[in-house]
Amino acid sequence: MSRHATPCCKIGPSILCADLSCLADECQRMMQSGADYLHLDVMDGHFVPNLTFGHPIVKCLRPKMPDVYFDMHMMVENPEKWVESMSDAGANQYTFHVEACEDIPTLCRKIQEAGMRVGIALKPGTPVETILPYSELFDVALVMTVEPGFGGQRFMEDMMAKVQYLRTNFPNLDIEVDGGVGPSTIDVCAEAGANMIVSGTAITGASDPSQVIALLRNSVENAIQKSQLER
Ligand SMILES: O=C(CO)[C@H](O)[C@H](O)COP(=O)(O)O
Ligand SMILES: [Fe+2]
Repeated sequence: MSRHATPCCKIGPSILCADLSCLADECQRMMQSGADYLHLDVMDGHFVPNLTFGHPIVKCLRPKMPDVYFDMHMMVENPEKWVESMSDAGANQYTFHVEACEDIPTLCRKIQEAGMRVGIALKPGTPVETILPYSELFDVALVMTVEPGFGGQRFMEDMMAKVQYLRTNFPNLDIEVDGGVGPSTIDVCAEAGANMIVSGTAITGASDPSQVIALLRNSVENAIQKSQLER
């Protein structure tokens, strides 16, 4: 039986470029602006040339927002190392990079057994075929639309071929896009079939984040409705 339910639109701001000195307030601000979940970028300085934070910060955030869905984007080497700590800290989704993992089935099972949803991420240079053998083992496919490591980069439209391929072959899969997604790039993501939308600077840097979130949601919901009429 498939593990995937009919996908719906979910908007997950990335707080990577927010003011991290008031992280909890920024997270609350995103949720109050209409976000569905938070996308938390973990970088280890090895898998990507940048550093952010790890499970101790997630553990501090969790009691301040008990019901918020935390999607951990693990841009780390040895992703299997942090599964238990992230689960204990209160993470809901553990999205690891396929390029960083030697034994994908074992890691997927470990994440699931730890009570989290399984996300599998692809860097721009990684072919979509890499993840196909594991389609029954993950809940979310994350198609990176920039090279991971930094916020505020330019959206790579040629990644939409991966999204289209996944949507065609897995109509009920949660497909997430991340990197350079905002009002000017959302329509191509939505039309390609992405339903989980990560957006960082376009939301956190906006004077009215709720307006940006509403615009992103509108684009995705319209595309989902259109595709359902065509089925
Ligand atoms: O994973 C990431 C970078 O590696 C971030 O989630 C992403 O870049 C979000 O920020 P922006 O929307 O500004 O690109
Ligand atoms: Fe991310």
